[in-house]
Amino acid sequence: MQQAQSLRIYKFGGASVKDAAAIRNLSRIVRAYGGPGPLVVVVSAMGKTTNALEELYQLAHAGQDYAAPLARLGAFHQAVAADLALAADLLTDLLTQLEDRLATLLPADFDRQYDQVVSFGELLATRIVAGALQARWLDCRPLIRTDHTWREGRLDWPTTERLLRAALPAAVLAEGPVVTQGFVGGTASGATTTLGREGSDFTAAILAYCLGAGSVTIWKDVAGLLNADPKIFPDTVRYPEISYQETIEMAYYGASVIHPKTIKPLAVRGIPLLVKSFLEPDAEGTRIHDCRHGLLVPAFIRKTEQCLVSFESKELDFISEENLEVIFGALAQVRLKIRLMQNSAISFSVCTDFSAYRLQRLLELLRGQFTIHYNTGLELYTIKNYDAASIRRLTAGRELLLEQRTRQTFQFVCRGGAG
Ligand SMILES: Nc1ncnc2c1ncn2[C@@H]1O[C@H](COP(=O)(O)OP(=O)(O)O)[C@@H](O)[C@H]1O
Ligand SMILES: N[C@@H](CC(=O)OP(=O)(O)O)C(=O)O
Repeated sequence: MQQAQSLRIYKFGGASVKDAAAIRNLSRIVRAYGGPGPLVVVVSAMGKTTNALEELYQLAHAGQDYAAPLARLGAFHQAVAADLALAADLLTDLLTQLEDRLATLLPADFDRQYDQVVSFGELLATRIVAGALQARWLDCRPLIRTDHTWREGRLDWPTTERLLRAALPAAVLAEGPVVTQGFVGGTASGATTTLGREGSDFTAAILAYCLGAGSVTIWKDVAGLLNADPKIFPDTVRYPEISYQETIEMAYYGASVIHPKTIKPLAVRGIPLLVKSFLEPDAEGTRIHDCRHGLLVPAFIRKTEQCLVSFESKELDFISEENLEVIFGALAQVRLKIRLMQNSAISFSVCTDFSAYRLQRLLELLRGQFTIHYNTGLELYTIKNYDAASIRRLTAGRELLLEQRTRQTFQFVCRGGAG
């Protein structure tokens, strides 16, 4: 029990393992801060490897030539391994498996095969990081048990907890750091699943929850959780500490620094989440935990690639509960996530993440019953803990297509690229 209390989970995302220098920096951080006590290191794919694998997969699935990007991906990982003086054959089996997967794709089952291919980013990265740390490499696919919801596997928590505890008892954790993959899991029949893009933070939370960790630290390229994305908004402010509740809401509205599913398992077991900078590891960062604080400075969140879809009953009937049931059912069926919704007498509008494929399927399902209009290329802005000045600042010069406010949150949809 004492052992479990002191377990730390460290999560390193793509930016912190983007090349050999970044992995050397990771090793320094693990040596300087990762002990004493047991440590599990969760690692994402290197840099933008997941995007590269998605592109590679699309080419292969469409029957197009993918030899050059596959060779580039293999050469990049081999070069990093060589730079770190790791064994020449460290990645051979994984690269051969990836090649075989791509060569044997079937025309059907796009999402299932996506998971089998795209998961190689994390497998390759963890082999390299485990080599650099001289740590134990753990394949988490037989342990993080999900259902068959490809690309967004839903967790079987009791089984995952049982499997993880059996695979990583205190005696094994006491032998030294364990390195494992973020973002991936597996079904009972042994197929690989993924947990949704940017899902490695969630993996860190799963491990912490199941193994009873004392803390999770996610190492990022920012000073901590800020009131906005510094790549988009100037003059950001760091929150030294913030509650689980506030963080869950920020992540839900689209603050991409933390995957939205990360917080709940940690909150349930009271495990603090530390957001720290791998560029300034000594700096304080942000502590997300069960705390009370006064009103926070307004947080600004932007979600791009949004789509506004409006449904009108063909007979100019009022939008009824029966109509809404049909619309919600279809949205769930095509897996379009609702970000904002509004209804008027004869029309109902939703703002969702844009996907040409999913939108097309929605239109096919509903256009018999509704007249449907949609706008793409939109942005959804959210201000949490807003005041008049923050609303003025964000809305100035923008044409708002839809707006909504509650006591704490102001949201609007506008055309993209307005600056
Ligand atoms: N509120 C916020 N606070 C800090 N960073 C944010 C925030 N919202 C968005 N970001 C962005 O999140 C990035 C870090 O997250 P991400 O790129 O997913 O990291 P990783 O790939 O290492 O997990 C930052 O570089 C920053 O641009
Ligand atoms: N590699 C996956 C999972 C992930 O979480 O990555 P990162 O930690 O770099 O956001 C992705 O890009 O979606």
